[in-house]
Amino acid sequence: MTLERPLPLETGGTLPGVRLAYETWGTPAPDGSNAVLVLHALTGDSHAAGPAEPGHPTPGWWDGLIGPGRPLDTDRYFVVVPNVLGGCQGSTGPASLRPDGRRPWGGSFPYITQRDQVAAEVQLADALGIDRWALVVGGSMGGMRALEWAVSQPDRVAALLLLATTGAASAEQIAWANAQIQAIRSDPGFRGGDYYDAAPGQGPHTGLGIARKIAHVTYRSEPELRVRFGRRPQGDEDPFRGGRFAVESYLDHHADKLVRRFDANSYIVLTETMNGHDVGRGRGGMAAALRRVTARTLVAGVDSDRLYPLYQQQELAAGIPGADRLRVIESPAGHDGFLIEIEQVGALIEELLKG
Ligand SMILES: CC(=O)SCCNC(=O)CCNC(=O)[C@H](O)C(C)(C)COP(=O)(O)OP(=O)(O)OC[C@H]1O[C@@H](n2cnc3c(N)ncnc32)[C@H](O)[C@@H]1OP(=O)(O)O
Ligand SMILES: N[C@@H](CCO)C(=O)O
Repeated sequence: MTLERPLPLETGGTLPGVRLAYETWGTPAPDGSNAVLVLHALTGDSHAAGPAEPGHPTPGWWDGLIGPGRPLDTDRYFVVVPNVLGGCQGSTGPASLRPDGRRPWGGSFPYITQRDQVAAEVQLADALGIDRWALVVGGSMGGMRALEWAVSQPDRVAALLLLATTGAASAEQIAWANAQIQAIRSDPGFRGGDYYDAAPGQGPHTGLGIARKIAHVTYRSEPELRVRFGRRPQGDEDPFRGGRFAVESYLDHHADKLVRRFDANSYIVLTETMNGHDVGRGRGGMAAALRRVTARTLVAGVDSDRLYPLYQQQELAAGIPGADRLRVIESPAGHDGFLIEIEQVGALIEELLKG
């Protein structure tokens, strides 16, 4: 849908003609009381559930959680999943046309924040007639927006599930992001972000791929990589004669996959929104901001997450008045555990919705 009003941006100016792509499952109750908002992470999209289909070569990224009889039971709940503002899977982002309709924003897409993204989602909720979400849930970057929703719109969030996320990006998170952004910007194919008319294969694919590799290592754990790959060579390749270790081939694979489905400018824009995330900014600090939350809340982290360590979720659980004790998802998969440990995440959703 196209937002009715131009979107005022936190750093000034407005973004006109904002489109938000979204998918829904289930049926809204007449009073709108059964609506659940699911917010995706950095490279996710609105296709959270459903089988692989044309345009979506893989099943929804939380397919195990959303559907009839599943923790987000679509026989009971109306589940809404928007693609984030700044993204590249249907919502307005750098690949969208500028207001003059002649060329894409490219490198001149405005700097946006998590608060701008949530403000756009508020307009989407208004348009859908949803006054109050029964649950807002998100992991990682999605958790940042879920938290922003609960802080900026406390009356509109009945329950809140925050997974593997933080109240403010840490120095280390910004540092990893810096290397990723630089990898993209230094690719000669990036051309200041104005590469959409480049010949096939001439875009900033190498830079985006390197960014994904850096990120992917931080998304997983050292023990997992050790056990899965160790020092094994890839197939019959010989790392001492120009071949690869298996873990290198694994990273190549994840880089190739992302390059085929994601836009480098969006990667930068969204990474910068995460760097800018600080729920306490202009609100008297983190503790004061968290006290605004009135939702029944669960906060969970992944025990092997080296990117969003448990202390960050502990800070949220301790600071949000309606939060129960911190829950820990047990997984060797590191930060990606919130996408992979479906049974444990499902149990948290069921517990919160029962409450
Ligand atoms: C169109 C779309 O893809 S929509 C997807 C939307 N995006 C999202 O949801 C973002 C969030 N998702 C993700 O980041 C990832 O998909 C995750 C975290 C869920 C993946 O986690 P896992 O299931 O643990 O996958 P894992 O990291 O083990 O990687 C498996 C892949 O590595 C490949 N692989 C494993 N070992 C190797 C190796 N030595 N060399 C090359 N490839 C390898 C596997 O073949 C498999 O490939 P496939 O995904 O193409 O089938
Ligand atoms: N692997 C996930 C996690 C990011 O937090 C993604 O690509 O979106």
